[in-house]
Amino acid sequence: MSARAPVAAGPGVLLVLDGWGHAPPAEDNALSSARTPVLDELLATCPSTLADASGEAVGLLPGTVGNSEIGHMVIGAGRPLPYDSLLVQRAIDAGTLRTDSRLGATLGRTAASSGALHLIGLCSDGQIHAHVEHLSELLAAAAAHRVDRVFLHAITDGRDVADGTSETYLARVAELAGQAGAGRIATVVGRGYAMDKAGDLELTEQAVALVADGRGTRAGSVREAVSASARGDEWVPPTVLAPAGDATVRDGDAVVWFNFRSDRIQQFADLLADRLTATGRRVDMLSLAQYDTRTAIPALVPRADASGGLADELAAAGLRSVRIAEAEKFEHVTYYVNGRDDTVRAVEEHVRVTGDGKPDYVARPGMNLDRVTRAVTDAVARADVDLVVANLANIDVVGHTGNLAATVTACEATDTAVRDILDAARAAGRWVLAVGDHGNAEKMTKRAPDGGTRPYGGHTTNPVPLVIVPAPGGGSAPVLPERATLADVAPTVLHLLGHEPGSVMTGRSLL
Ligand SMILES: O=C(O)[C@@H](CO)OP(=O)(O)O
Ligand SMILES: [Mn+2]
Ligand SMILES: [Mn+2]
Repeated sequence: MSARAPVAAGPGVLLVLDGWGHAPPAEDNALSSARTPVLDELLATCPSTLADASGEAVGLLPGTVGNSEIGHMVIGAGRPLPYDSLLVQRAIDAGTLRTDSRLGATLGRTAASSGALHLIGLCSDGQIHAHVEHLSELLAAAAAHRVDRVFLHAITDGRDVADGTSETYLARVAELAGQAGAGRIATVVGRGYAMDKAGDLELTEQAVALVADGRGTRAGSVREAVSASARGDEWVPPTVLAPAGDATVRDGDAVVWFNFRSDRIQQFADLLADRLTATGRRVDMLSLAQYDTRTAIPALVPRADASGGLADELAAAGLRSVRIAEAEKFEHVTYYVNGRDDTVRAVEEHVRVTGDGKPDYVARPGMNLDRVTRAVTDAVARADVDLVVANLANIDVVGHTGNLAATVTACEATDTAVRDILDAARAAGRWVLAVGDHGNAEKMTKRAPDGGTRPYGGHTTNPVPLVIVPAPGGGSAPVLPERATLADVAPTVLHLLGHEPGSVMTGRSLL
């Protein structure tokens, strides 16, 4: 058994500051540009370290930016987990994706009935939701099975990659199709429509009508389609590329979704399946990785087992936790921290903080932080709650707008919220462990494929701060190791609660 530092075990707070990355002060660093006296003082006076939150340390391909799903999963699991993008890449490297028997059967059936294959997904190399290069395997498989009509329904990004780059990525899609000898871009739509996660079904319906029935603006070229957006790549209006001909989905066709991440594509997948069923079109559907859709879609690459993490350990020990976040990050502190498991354990309470009206993150960088903070301080004050797990979304969500001034305001609002939470924790005799889940706001520009520097709202590969505020009277402050990873969070939290790490956790307690 490892030698453990004696800590005064007791109740605490695990606070995830979403998108809180570390980078040297710079003009394009929203965190260093913001006035954050509380976070500054915490980092100067409390035990802290930097935790790796990207690449291999969490279960991603080397050099890949972290994201909220893998970040929260690893925080909960106490070990790196091979993420869906890594598993897809392994299948590609092993040659098993293009030869997958289920894919083969679907393509064989489609070819035999002279049906079309529709490939739908995000076209960029942001590697959070999808990777455009994965298409080459699917296109090669389609060509090998002699599926003559292969239609690409391209979703443009501008969020995980610099805005204004979608034409470059769509040129790459066309190149991949040319190399494979199969496929042409039939429709184009921005991720704002096709990957809505706020439950705005009207947006998703427009993407469904585009793909299923060819309803949208008509354009003669990708450039014409993309330049019709007044709000960047994310909001390219649903557009039919006329040169591709009739690409509507017909009875007997097949659809393969090539996003590997589920959360933002599942609403589209569900609504498209509904529309096809309602109109009597039988269509085989497959997805690259497993989706959390209402109706199950067979996945070409299965997901990793993420069980045995913090939630299971808390349940086994009978420790009560309250999970709090606003809508954007609610499933991260519940479903993902719990290892992609939607069971609400008997000792768990889930609080989803809702707001008024449609979110406008630039106009309201405070989002619903006041309500989140109130929910957190209420839970912190409860004597029956052992652990409060909360996510403060602003730094990441506002960071995604790429708007530096709004993101600075989001950082300042978060700083004030942390102050209130620390005050409440102190009054309740709790420790607080604050950590980022991946970088974002510490780097608000990026070099684009054309060599220029553009505003950038996406994630980074930077490490994240991890700081422990000991409970009042909890003895001398520990010194943390110089470097940590997100896998160390759950073992450290369990240690602070007076428990051993779980048997499947390879992360270590930092104390
Ligand atoms: O908003 C999202 O879908 C991604 C970025 O594309 O961010 P996060 O991983 O923080 O959810
Ligand atoms: Mn996040
Ligand atoms: Mn994000």
